[in-house]
Amino acid sequence: MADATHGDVAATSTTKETKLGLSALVALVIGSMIGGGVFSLPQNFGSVASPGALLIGWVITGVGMLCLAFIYQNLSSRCPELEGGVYSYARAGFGDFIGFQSAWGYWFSAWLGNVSYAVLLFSAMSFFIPVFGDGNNLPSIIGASIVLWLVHALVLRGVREAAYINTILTVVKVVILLVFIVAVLIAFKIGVFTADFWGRMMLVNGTAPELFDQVKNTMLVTTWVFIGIEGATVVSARAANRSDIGKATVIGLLGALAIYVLVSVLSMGILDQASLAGLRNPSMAGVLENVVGPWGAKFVAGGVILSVAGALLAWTLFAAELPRVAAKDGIFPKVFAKENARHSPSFSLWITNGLIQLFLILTLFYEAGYQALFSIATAAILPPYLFSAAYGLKLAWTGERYAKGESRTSGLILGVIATVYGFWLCYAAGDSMLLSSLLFTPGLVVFLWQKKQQGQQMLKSYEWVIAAAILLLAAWTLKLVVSGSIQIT
Ligand SMILES: NC(=[NH2+])NCCC[C@H](N)C(=O)O
Repeated sequence: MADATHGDVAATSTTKETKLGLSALVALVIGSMIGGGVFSLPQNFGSVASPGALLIGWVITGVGMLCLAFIYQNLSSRCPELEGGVYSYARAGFGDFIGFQSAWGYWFSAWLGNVSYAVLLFSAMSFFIPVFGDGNNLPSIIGASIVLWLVHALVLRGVREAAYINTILTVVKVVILLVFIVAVLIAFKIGVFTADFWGRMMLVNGTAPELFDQVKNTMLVTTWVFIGIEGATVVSARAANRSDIGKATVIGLLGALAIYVLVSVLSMGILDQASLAGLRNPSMAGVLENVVGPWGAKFVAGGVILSVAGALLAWTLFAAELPRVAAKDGIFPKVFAKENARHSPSFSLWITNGLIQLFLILTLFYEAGYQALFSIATAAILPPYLFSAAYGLKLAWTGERYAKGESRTSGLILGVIATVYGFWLCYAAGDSMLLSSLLFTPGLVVFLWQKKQQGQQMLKSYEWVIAAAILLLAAWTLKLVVSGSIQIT
């Protein structure tokens, strides 16, 4: 017993030194934001949007995400005690049930995203070892499971080493992306880019898709690549300087936006939309191969392997950290707060990675691809984004947490734009949003169980309405899945 206490004290003093400075936080934001998504942008956009629609999609995303980033910056300085970030804002604004479901959705998104990472990782590996195919066959799933438990072991050893490795990988991936951008910039052909600028010649089931639908269909992809924008607030407890959290978010966002726009827009001046749509992912490989020859594909695939490995590590940390903080706040079951001697949230980590393992096996079974997986992971995070934006709006509206006489105009404008953007994303996510309602249903059960344990009122009246809406939506979605109107692969 005495020994255990001693070990604890020693571990605490090491964690104290892990407080992160500005550049480490920027690396953390970029590192968690730029993961695997960017490497598949050419195909993902080519299959749904023309160059014109893509540019409009990026403008909407740029404005929306910037507002969201400012909201997070604002919330983190106005509500320094809300250490859980995303979900604690939703909870502070709209009560325990919405707070819990936000934590639940965020957690689901984090680990489901890791399942999609595993598929992408092995799809990239197949550029070197063809047996891995599209990353969701048997050899890939076996490989992915091994990687999963290696990362698990690494994180159990202590969070600090993990964050440090990720910083190095962040530098490496940014360099690889810059090389790509320079190469496609030199080879860019304006004629290819403008040939079918609005997608009038592109036919889906015999008709050219409306511009509105093209733009709408870029939204899941543009959102997926920006997930992680809230990263600095999730790890807010680790910042040496509270004011750095906001700065890191904004710097990271603008840098990532520039990279995403350049990668996706320039690719449309290399190959036409139909050819881009036909590339296999990670499709940046096919684009670079077209410019510099076969080594280009291997170069990109190598980049994907490093980048996704780093992001997998970062998201394993986030995925385990969130339930731990939520449990400390009394919103997730208490066991999630358990830590090992090295202050890793060990129970949370075991459960999370266990679920990833389970879904890897399901992936094999359903032959679910990278895109299907990341689409659901993206939809699951939309409610937490929406409710934290709405909390920013609520504070500016009521003046709560604002100093006397302080102007609320900018807070109101940011809040309105980010909230409208949040609703728009939920709408644009379409089928994937419906599928994610299936994930919120087990959340309801856990929440009720937890409230019962704590001997508290289960649901307030307005929460009953939301719970009923979730159940109805889930039932309707199930019906659509069974009738074949929604396909998971
Ligand atoms: N494992 C996750 N939940 N990842 C979510 C982040 C996705 C990241 N923005 C990317 O482009 O790859």
